[in-house]
Amino acid sequence: MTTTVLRTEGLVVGYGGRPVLDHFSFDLRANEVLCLIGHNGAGKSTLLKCLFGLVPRQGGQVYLDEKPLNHIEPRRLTAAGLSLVPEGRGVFPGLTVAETMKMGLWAAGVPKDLREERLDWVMSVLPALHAFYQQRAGTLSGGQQQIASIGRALLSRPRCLLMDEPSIGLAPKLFQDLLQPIRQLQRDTGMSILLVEQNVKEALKISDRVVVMKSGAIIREALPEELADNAKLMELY
Ligand SMILES: Nc1ncnc2c1ncn2[C@@H]1O[C@H](COP(=O)(O)OP(=O)(O)OP(=O)(O)O)[C@@H](O)[C@H]1O
Repeated sequence: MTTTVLRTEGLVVGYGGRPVLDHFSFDLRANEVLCLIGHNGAGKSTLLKCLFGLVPRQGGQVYLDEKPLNHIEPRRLTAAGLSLVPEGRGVFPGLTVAETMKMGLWAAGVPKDLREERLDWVMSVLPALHAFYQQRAGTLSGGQQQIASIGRALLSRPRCLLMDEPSIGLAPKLFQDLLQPIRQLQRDTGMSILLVEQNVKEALKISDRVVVMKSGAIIREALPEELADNAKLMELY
């Protein structure tokens, strides 16, 4: 039986009274990487933001572990095992990575006596962090900033990770270097990942299932291998 971690039913979300997602239903299953692709403006980021409580929903329901979420709020969701890697890296340029992590541990509500161990764990998942740990985020390359952003998101030891376009500004090889440790972690722990990506070719390499969105609706669900052929992908864009 398939276990659903996150599910929406008839979700309505928008801005200024105009819905972007109108009766949107989808599910993220346990132990999968679900890749969400689609045109600019299709509503992918809006979905992620709503799932993490950053944009309010106007209608419909969100279920976590098949239980309806009445109050969708970041702190509560973090405590329940969700974490977000926001679009645009989500690091403060003036803070060092060490300071960012310190703040992240506090924000994730990690008890004081567990913080050192938690940090060691994140560093073991993303050893590349060591090389620029004392540098200010603003002085880092795009790839390093993205590693720091993912590291921060892992501080809560999430069982469900929402990632909004982690590849932006990265060369394909760098993107794979970044995603492979996360895929490994996902396989080792059975974590679920909802990955929003424009870099479809690279994202499909680490995905188990793909959902294609257009104008706020799902127009196709497929396995990555079904979309490996470029022509098939083009038909959807
Ligand atoms: N804060 C906002 N206020 C008003 N409209 C917004 C806001 N954020 C997004 N939108 C609009 O909502 C629609 C969906 O945007 P969204 O960012 O969710 O799409 P997306 O699929 O993630 O696209 P992209 O890949 O370009 O990020 C777009 O028409 C966008 O202009």
